Amino acid sequence: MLEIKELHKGFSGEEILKGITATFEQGKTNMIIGASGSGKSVFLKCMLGLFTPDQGEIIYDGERLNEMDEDRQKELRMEMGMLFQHSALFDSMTVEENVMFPLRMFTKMRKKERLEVANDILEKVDLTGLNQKMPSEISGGQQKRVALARAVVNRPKFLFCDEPNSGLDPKTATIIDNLIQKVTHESNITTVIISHDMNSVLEIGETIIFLKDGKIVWNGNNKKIFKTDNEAVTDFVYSSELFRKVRIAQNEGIAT
Ligand SMILES: Nc1ncnc2c1ncn2[C@@H]1O[C@H](COP(=O)(O)OP(=O)(O)OP(=O)(O)O)[C@@H](O)[C@H]1O
Repeated sequence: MLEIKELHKGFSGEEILKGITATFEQGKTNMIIGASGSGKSVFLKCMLGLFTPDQGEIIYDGERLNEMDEDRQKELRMEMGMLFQHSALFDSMTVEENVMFPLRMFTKMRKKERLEVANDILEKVDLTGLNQKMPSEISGGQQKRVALARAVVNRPKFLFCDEPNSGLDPKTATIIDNLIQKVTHESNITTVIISHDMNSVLEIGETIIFLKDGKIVWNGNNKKIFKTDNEAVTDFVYSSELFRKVRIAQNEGIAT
């Protein structure tokens, strides 16, 4: 579990995060949504320890980030997996080498064991048989799956995903969402996902916080989001054609 208490962060006198309090639950896909510029990335960077908050607490499984010494922070980094907008694979490494990379860096596993673990995870993300391909030889969706496999190969306790679906077609995006959810449930990971993608919100928004101007103006989940009359949320959500249609269907009693 990851808890955030009264988090503030600003730059050059301008306050960007204005007192955020939130809980990201273990074994769930927890989403952060909000318009461009609302502070999602700054929030994520604070959680990752890339920005030092001006005030407030970030608590990983009961341990305060700001009270951890350097060694503990390094250990914590090994307990984190990350999946970014661009898959950020190593172009000169095969799929298999990409996935094994964190094991080579952070564990003492022998090659045979690394291979077994990598093959196991490649199977989970449906990439069996692509081990020897180079990133340039596979599709964008497959690259994203390799990146996800690499992000979770170390069995992280926490998984951070920043716009994991950007650049993917809706069908491939749904496959990635479902895989993120599957590994989150199976390995009981605390997963935090920043997303603009309303389909993702609908698919895997098990908990959702909505940020506006650096504050949480709504929290709930993918069921409750259709029922809120919070104007900031409805403006954002119903800018999506799909969600407008779902709302109309709900009003007409076709969908629940
Ligand atoms: N390093 C920085 N120095 C100064 N200002 C920053 C810095 N990083 C972000 N900001 C400002 O913080 C505000 C929030 O930015 P942030 O990137 O968190 O928004 P976002 O919600 O992630 O937007 P998007 O969805 O477009 O990525 C913006 O006004 C931005 O200019």
